[in-house]
Amino acid sequence: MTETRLRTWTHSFGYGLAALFIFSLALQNLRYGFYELFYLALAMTCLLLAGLIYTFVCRRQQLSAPGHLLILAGLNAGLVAAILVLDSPGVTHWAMPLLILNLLVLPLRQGLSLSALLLVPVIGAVWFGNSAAYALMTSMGLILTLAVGALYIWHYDHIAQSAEDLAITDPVTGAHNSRFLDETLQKEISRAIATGHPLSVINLSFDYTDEIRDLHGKAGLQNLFKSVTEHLFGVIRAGDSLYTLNDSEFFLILPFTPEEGVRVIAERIRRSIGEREWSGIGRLSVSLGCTTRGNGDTSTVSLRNRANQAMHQARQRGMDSAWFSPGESVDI
Ligand SMILES: Nc1nc2c(ncn2[C@@H]2O[C@H](COP(=O)(O)OP(=O)(O)OP(=O)(O)O)[C@@H](O)[C@H]2O)c(=O)[nH]1
Repeated sequence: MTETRLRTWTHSFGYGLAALFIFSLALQNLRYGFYELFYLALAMTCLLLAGLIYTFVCRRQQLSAPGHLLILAGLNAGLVAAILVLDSPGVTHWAMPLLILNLLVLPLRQGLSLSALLLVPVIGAVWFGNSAAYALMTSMGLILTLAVGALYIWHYDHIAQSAEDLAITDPVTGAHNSRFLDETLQKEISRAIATGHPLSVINLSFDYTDEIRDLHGKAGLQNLFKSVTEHLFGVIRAGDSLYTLNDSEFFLILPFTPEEGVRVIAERIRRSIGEREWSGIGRLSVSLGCTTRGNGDTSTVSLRNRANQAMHQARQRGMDSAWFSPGESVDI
């Protein structure tokens, strides 16, 4: 299930459950003749149902739907106004489902801020005109509800972030994996089309990979791969990104880099790798295939294929070299 769908379900569930709870309070108050509280609960139920409908209407932009903040701010403000005006101590308990809903629906900081704004007047009202024991118990209950809810949401956000990092990062090297490459490359192509800036890519491969694996084993090759990744992170500039394709191949995306630039950086990478003594391995040479986006290149496939073919060209021409293949240009 995607993050957007998961949020659509949890938001709907939260709004729906809170609407049921507040509506049952409305019916109870109607039964006992507390008409002001009945109307308050009815208005809150309507706002909660509006939240439910809004969730479904914005189900494709759930992560950035701004209307939730307005709806929840309205609910919180309504409750605070009622607590201040109605002088009914039982209303303070209605804050509990709102605290949970704020945290469930809004981003953590927004949810916490709104909940704090709700808690201050609610706790103030509880201490005003009630016994200290009752006020203490209610205040602690509300604070505990907020703290546990916030802790749980923080924990969830943390796990979700770690899972996302794991999904796009190569566990051996810490570089991005190929799954993330197409996504980023497509974004960079769109950006280059929109801004007119040059975009270049490099496909880098170790020479003599089979011999290295035979001599030093899979572990030796993995260690070398990890060291080369660290080395590459030190050579490329901020804004460039590095991806691992398999245990001996890398892909680099170089935004704002023209043909002359990619030739310079490819040569710099080739030389810096070739000149170094690699621990446990000795000398290493690499072949690099480079290309720059032409105005006919609108998809990731053409750029990736061309860089790969250029890398094979470099290999065929004796390895330890870089080969540049020009981009596809069409008359506009
Ligand atoms: N994307 C990218 N391009 C590079 C990098 N290093 C050099 N280049 C390209 O090569 C060109 C010449 O680079 P240099 O020889 O370092 O000259 P420079 O004048 O110091 O380059 P700047 O970094 O632009 O100041 C740059 O303008 C870039 O287009 C790099 O790490 N990443």
